[in-house]
Amino acid sequence: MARITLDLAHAYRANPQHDSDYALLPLKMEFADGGAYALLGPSGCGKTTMLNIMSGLLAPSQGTVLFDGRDVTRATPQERNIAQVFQFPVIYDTMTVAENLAFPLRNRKLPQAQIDKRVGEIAEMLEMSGQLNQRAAGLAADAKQKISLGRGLVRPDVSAVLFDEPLTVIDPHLKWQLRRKLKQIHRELKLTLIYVTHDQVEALTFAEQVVVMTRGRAVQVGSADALFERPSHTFVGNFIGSPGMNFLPANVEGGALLVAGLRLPLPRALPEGALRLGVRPEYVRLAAPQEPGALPCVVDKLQDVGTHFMLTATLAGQPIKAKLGSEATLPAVGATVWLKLLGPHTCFYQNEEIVP
Ligand SMILES: Nc1ncnc2c1ncn2[C@@H]1O[C@H](COP(=O)(O)OP(=O)(O)OP(=O)(O)O)[C@@H](O)[C@H]1O
Repeated sequence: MARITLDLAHAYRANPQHDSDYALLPLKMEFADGGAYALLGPSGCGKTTMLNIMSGLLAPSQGTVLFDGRDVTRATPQERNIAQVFQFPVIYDTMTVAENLAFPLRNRKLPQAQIDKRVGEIAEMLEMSGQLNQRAAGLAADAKQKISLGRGLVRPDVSAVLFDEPLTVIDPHLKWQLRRKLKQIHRELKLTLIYVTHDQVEALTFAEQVVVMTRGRAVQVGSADALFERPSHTFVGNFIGSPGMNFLPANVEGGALLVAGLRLPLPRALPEGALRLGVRPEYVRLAAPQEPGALPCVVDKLQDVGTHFMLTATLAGQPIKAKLGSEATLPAVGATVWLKLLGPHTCFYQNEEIVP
């Protein structure tokens, strides 16, 4: 296993001048030995570029990649000893499941007894022990992708296993099982795993640390809990959660917080000037009129979404969503309700970055 250190930037075009010329803006990042990471962000944010730079399929246009402090920037994937699993199965159809799983070990000339043992372990983890002697050609797409995952995980000596949207071809139910399986395999094998996805559920269930990316920038690296509780950038507040964080313009003036033209006592020390208040729908609750930290809002919509009610309201033209428990007394559409927006979970942002 290896600790991976990135200090680099990448532009596919020569002589990049503007931020938009970069697929990856200058970044410094470290992936701990044995950690489980996800690179999460919308299409085009630079996830695959970062993964391919780590694997050695792509050389960064500037900067370095270190494995355990050793410069591998120009080394090939083979020299880096990386295993990579792609979106679509990369297996040999004419071989059996066992032969496919054994292939990376045979290549490394491991003794047969060790190969058999490891193939047995991996097949068991992926619940494929019963299919070991079946030819891959006859298997369904998701079983083939399980073999690909197995081939990625089978070598015990790899520096890291990199996954690029590996569950795309898997049906939704099996996807859920495989995500949990990968997490369990990580605990058992202690491999460094880096997993690219645009799906927040996939990232948050699999990884110990999630790197959230947008437009070539890694805006936050954190646990699922940290990304939910304290998004360090408004993009993270928006992207993580369902729905994302509520944001409202606010202003700090003469020791008070102004929101929608209403003066509230400052909840804590905040810089003077324009800010954005961020609060997750999970932490907005119905309050009594004039309750400290609450503001009057007009109810637009109430939806029963099974586990809770989703209330949509407006405050001075700004939409606010609140998740209300089934015990809440529901207001009528068109009514004015006081919603508590200030509390221990409320965050403030200046130029899209969190105010510490
Ligand atoms: N070979 C290439 N040549 C030129 N531009 C590229 C190349 N590969 C990617 N890009 C551009 O670099 C940016 C980042 O792409 P990248 O594939 O890393 O994003 P991504 O987050 O993995 O997206 P997706 O989920 O769609 O694969 C995008 O603007 C993309 O168009």
